[in-house]
Amino acid sequence: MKGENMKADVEASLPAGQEDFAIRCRDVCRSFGKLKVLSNLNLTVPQGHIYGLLGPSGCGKTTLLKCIVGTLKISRGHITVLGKPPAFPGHDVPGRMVGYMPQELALYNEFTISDTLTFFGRIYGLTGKETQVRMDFLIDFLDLPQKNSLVRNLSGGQRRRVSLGAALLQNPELLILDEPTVGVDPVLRAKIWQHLVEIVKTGKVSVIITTHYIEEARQANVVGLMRNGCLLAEGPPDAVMKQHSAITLEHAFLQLCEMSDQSDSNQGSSPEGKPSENSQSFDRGQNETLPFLGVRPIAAEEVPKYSVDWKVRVRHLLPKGRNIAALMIKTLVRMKRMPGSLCFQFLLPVIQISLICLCVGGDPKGIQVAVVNNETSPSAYSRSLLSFLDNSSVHQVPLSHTDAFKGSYNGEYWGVIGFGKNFTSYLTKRMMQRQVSQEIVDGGSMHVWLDLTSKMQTLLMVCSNGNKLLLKFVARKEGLLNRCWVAGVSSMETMLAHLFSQLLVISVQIILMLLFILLVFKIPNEGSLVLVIILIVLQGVTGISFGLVISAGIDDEQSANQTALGIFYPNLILSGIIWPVECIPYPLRYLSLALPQTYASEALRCIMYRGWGLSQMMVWRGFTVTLGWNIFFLILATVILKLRT
Ligand SMILES: Nc1ncnc2c1ncn2[C@@H]1O[C@H](COP(=O)(O)OP(=O)(O)OP(=O)(O)O)[C@@H](O)[C@H]1O
Repeated sequence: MKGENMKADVEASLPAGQEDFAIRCRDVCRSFGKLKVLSNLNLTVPQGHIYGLLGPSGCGKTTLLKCIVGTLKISRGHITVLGKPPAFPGHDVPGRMVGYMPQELALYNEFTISDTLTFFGRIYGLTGKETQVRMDFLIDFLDLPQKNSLVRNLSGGQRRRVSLGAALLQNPELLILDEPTVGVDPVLRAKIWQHLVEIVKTGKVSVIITTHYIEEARQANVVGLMRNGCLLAEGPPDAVMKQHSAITLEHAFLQLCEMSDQSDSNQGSSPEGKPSENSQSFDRGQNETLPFLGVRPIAAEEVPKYSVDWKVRVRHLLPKGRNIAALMIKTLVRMKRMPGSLCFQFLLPVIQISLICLCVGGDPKGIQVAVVNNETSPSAYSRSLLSFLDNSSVHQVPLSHTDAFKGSYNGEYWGVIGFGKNFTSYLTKRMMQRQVSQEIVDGGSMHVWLDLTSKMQTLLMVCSNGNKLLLKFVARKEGLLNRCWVAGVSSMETMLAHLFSQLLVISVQIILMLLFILLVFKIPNEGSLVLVIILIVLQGVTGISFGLVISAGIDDEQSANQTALGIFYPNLILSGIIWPVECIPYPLRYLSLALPQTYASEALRCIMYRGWGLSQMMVWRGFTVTLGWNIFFLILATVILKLRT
């Protein structure tokens, strides 16, 4: 009911005449840096038609399709898709009105065919039964293997057909297919075209399709011939061929390219901001017996103005529970399909914490120390003192003064302990007399020389436990992200779904980690366990949201990993987890205090060792700073994702 209202809102504001066109592009420009990929492109896909978009590799077809579905923003011009600009509030493009098959596969390899179609069915809001009916039809129609076959085990052609199936699933009003017939055998290719011809017959479905097989586009109602980011011609295939007295579309296209080259060399390239003069276009509403008309720039007043109700705008901004649930189920299914990786993910913090508890912070064992004892008497005090040293920690090696220092210098001994030959009598004098000479003080002292080249480090173990959950990030799989976006998933929903599913994972990690810390290694906790858990979960969220920022900003997985690691280690050192913040030089100390984990580590120490609660400033400050960082990272990741789509 709500959906119908929303649709009514959109339809009510459709400008007159717009419903005749499924897609209308006017003076569309798009550049990547200095590379101008689309330049003043005009294209019209009539409602209920198949539009074959043809052109050489690199001419900008995929870029144009991405602009049409709204995953790429245009630099200039105007696009209308099913009556509204793409991504207009309340419009179902992107959404269930459009079925998009991108050029890259954009499928989850760990999914079965059934999982894939069910996932998209959930996003499109289909019921389980509707999805099942469509799935059975598509598996039969596209000649797919059994529905429980894993995508990663399918052949290239089969995967493309699954991808096509996902685009056809919800019977969309507009199909945008980027080379759907690559790697498909001629029989199936003919079947796909036959299906497209059938679905447009109702007049309610429109299709735009790119293909490298120019001749197959003769089955389209309209073809557009594209080159260097411009449309050279647009019209019914027969008319295009007739116009150029060509027997094939390919010949017609070749002639158009030659004409375009000649015109370019005669006139130079078209001035920026003006359409190419040799571009020809078919425009319904004009005389259809004359398919080729010079494209005239659309007058400013003809660009429709769109308005939207504030309620529709708010509904458009609010994340949909259905999409978040679909994405979370997707993540859980993928985890289930990778049990080894899931176990490793659960156990990694436990392994790390166990290693820290076992290897760091304990008493040293088996340290070789040279002992130079110049007293020989068995009853000497020096002997009694040495007998008190823990032999499992310090292994005493009796040596002469020269050998002891030589060994220490060579790195054989951690230090030298020395007693003078009158140690016992001088020590007795120091105890009996009120005032003694410096010589007696020196002679009655135990001398220790340490090799300070290997300092022992004391880890603030408990604090580091909470920070093992740092980086959980998703690699930004461009194609999949775009595909989900075209299906109607917003950046915010992607964020929230990732956050929630990762929270499930870190909950298991935290439970395992706390069991180990408290029960196996018996680290004391004087404070509230609930506060400890909340703080560790919040720290986990910091890691996840920071990971989201990285994955939103960096496309390739390796660079994202390197950046995350590059930031992780300086953060570990500067946050007072390994060594107290008080030892950090001043300028760096300010940086340390600004990091998300410094105050949180301190708060965790105060709760666990001092038993403090939220009334203490050092505790609530840790919580507040962590929450602040979480909100900041989540907003930043959403903004980056929004800007990049
Ligand atoms: N994200 C990007 N950043 C920079 N350049 C890009 C980007 N995407 C596309 N291009 C460039 O834009 C041009 C057009 O690319 P596009 O993928 O649209 O071509 P195409 O006509 O679809 O080619 P093909 O038929 O081979 O798929 C190419 O020169 C390509 O290098």
